[in-house]
Formats: sequence, structure tokens, C-alpha cells
Amino acid sequence: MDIDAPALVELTGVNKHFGDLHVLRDINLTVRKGEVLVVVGPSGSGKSTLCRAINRLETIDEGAIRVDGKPLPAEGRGLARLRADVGMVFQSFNLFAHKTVLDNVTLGPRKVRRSSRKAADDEALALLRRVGVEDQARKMPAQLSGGQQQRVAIARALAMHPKVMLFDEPTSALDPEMVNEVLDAMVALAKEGMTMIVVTHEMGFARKAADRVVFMADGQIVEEADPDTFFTAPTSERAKDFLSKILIH
Ligand SMILES: Nc1ncnc2c1ncn2[C@@H]1O[C@H](COP(=O)(O)OP(=O)(O)OP(=O)(O)O)[C@@H](O)[C@H]1O
Repeated sequence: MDIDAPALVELTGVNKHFGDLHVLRDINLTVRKGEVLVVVGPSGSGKSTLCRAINRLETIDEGAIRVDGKPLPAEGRGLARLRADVGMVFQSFNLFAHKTVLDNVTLGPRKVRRSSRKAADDEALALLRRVGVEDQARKMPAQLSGGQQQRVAIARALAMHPKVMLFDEPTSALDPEMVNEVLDAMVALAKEGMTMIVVTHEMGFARKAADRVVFMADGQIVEEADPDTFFTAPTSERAKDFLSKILIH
């Protein structure tokens, strides 16, 4: 990753509450073009909320979030553009159940990017090939395994030509034997230079693919470091405690 690359996602003084719960506490974070940032931390530390705020699936109470230099839009067309620029892959694959795999991938480009059917189909098939599921294109999502569905979800986000991809625990709902096929697709994407923010409990992925690891606890960024430093020499007691409780491959 180029350390002089321009900032693509910038959070400044971000605070968020759910009622009395202060779920994001003064978050300052910059993700540069081409960077792979992995966010780790205990359950309930605010990792999902952070991801969702960047895509404006959650509003924030204070602070500013910029994507590619622009503040997040409030509503309307700007929001559709933001959701195209910021691709999101969730734990639950969120595919449209009544549409074929191919239609799941082409729907966004045809609607938002006004691609022709032929152009959208051709690109979708190329993307499905890239994540290894092109032979599933005519099937319905329910006919696919969880790992295949998640790879379709990645292809669907990529079809919008995102500037950054957010992954919120993309393998947590998968059977163990399917985890690697999704992680491999993500590693390939990282190697191609995609800017990525990945919330995960897969520390092997973090070690392999992350440029930087951010450790969150109680809504705060407690520590951030390159993966080698974070996993071998964490400085905060909270990160040490967290790492002592998980298995690192
Ligand atoms: N819509 C909501 N309304 C109220 N509280 C919420 C809401 N969404 C999340 N929370 C709470 O905010 C806190 C942070 O949640 P969040 O999902 O961001 O954590 P997380 O670090 O992603 O956790 P996990 O690893 O378990 O997914 C939790 O205590 C959660 O219960």
C-alpha cells in the first residue's frame, strides 16, 4: 500500500449513542486508497456500527465522515451514489430471494448506473467468474451454499464499481468449510488493490491481508498497528486480554 495515497474514508470526531449507550466515542480514522483496514474487538464494541455509519445505514450524533473527500449525503440520489461508492457485504448475505443470481448482480448497475441489459449481464458474468460462481448465474440464491451466496454478494457490490468495500463479519454465518472460499475471494480483491474495511474475527485473514489493524473496545479505537505488531506485541491491556482469549492461526 502507498502511504502517500489519498484519503478515501475519513472519520473525524465521530460520536454515536443508542439511548444511554455511547457506542462510538470520538472516532478518528483515515483509510487511504488501496489500504486494507481490519477492525477487530470484542462483541458489542461498536465495529458494526462504525461500518454502518460509513455507509449511512446509521446516522451519527457528532463529527464528520467523508468518502472520497465528500461529506456523506443526507438523503435521496446522493445516498444511492454513496451506496454504490461504498460496497457493503453483510454477515447475512442479503441477496434478493426472488431474483436469479445474475439478476441480483445486474439490478444495481441497470438501475443506478443505467447500464444496458447486455453490458450488465456481461460484466456480472465476469464478476461471478472472478469469485468462482459463474456456473450458478441462472440459479436462485436459495439453491446456493452460504459460501456461494456470500461470493455472489461480493460480486453484486463490485458491479457498482465501488471505491471502497466494507465487510461486516462476512464469514460469521458460514459453515466452517465455506469460510476459506470467501476469505480467498477477499484476499484476491485486496491484492488487486481494492480499498477495504473489514470487520472480522478471522485473525488469519487479518494477518495475511491487513495493512493495518484497528482494535476497538467500548466504542473507542484503543490501538492501531500493522498486523505483525498488533498480534505479536500489542501495547494495551485490553488488546492483550482480547488476544489471549482467541485462537490465532
Ligand atoms: N439499533 C440499535 N439500537 C440499540 N442498540 C444497538 C443497536 N445496534 C447496536 N446496538 C448496541 O450497540 C453496541 C455496539 O454494537 P455493534 O453491533 O456495533 O458491536 P460489534 O462490535 O459489531 O459487535 P459484534 O462483534 O457482536 O457484532 C452493542 O451494545 C449493541 O447492542
